[in-house]
Amino acid sequence: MSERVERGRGRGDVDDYEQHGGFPVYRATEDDGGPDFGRLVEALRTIQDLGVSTAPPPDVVRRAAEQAEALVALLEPHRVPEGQQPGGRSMGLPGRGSLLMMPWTVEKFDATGVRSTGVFRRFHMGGNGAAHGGTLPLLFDDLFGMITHAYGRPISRTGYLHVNYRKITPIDTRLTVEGQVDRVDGRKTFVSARLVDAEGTLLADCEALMVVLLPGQP
Ligand SMILES: CCCCC/C=C\C/C=C\C/C=C\C/C=C\CCCC(=O)SCCNC(=O)CCNC(=O)[C@H](O)C(C)(C)COP(=O)(O)OP(=O)(O)OC[C@H]1O[C@@H](n2cnc3c(N)ncnc32)[C@H](O)[C@@H]1OP(=O)(O)O
Repeated sequence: MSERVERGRGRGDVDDYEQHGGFPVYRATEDDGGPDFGRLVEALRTIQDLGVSTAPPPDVVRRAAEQAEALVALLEPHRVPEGQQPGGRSMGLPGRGSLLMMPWTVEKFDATGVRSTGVFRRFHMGGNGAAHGGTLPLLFDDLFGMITHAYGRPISRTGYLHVNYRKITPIDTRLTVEGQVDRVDGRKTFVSARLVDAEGTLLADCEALMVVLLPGQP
């Protein structure tokens, strides 16, 4: 892996962060959450699936609410500031262990582009078996963050993001998204990506502008 891409993965020297606008120091991690963190995140995702796909009787709802509240009480004392939690920084886990990001697996991460595969789950559904339209910009936006990192650009914010919805995006179906840097112009990085199914059918494509932050810019 080149030094440039290594830095993009967040393993560079702390001084690198002088060029990341006003972002807090934010390091990728492999195992800060311990051996059971991936299990916990996956169980929480399944609870999100079940929360929108079950119709339990009242006594089961009451017991589930009690257990959920007990879990909240267990975790509540362990809140930490942004950048110190394993969720969202665990590069070895689907969706980097984030509950917001798509729980997809990165297959390729280098300066020529990033590819990731996974499924939109039941809790991502909009209607009639299709992923909610708002989940696709999330998928693409996070991919573009990774693409600019892998390309060696400082942390950038999305200036615009244009999605073309070409076909219905099904849930519970393995899909692939892949994109790359198309052009760099000063602070501006122009990126694009495509979402396809297993047969290679184009479901959506997207192009966006990522703008490198100025010193101190949030
Ligand atoms: C988070 C880090 C995690 C790290 C974990 C470690 C490892 C993990 C690996 C990878 C991490 C992966 C992903 C996570 C990272 C990020 C992904 C998410 C990114 C986002 O989701 S971020 C949220 C949404 N995003 C915003 O919240 C932006 C709000 N906004 C602003 O903050 C300003 O708006 C800003 C800064 C964009 C620009 O403002 P500014 O004042 O600095 O600069 P200015 O306006 O001069 O623009 C400069 C040049 O861009 C052109 N330009 C700008 N906007 C344009 C537009 N819309 N259309 C056409 N051209 C545009 C101008 O025309 C000019 O071009 P020119 O120089 O040629 O005139």
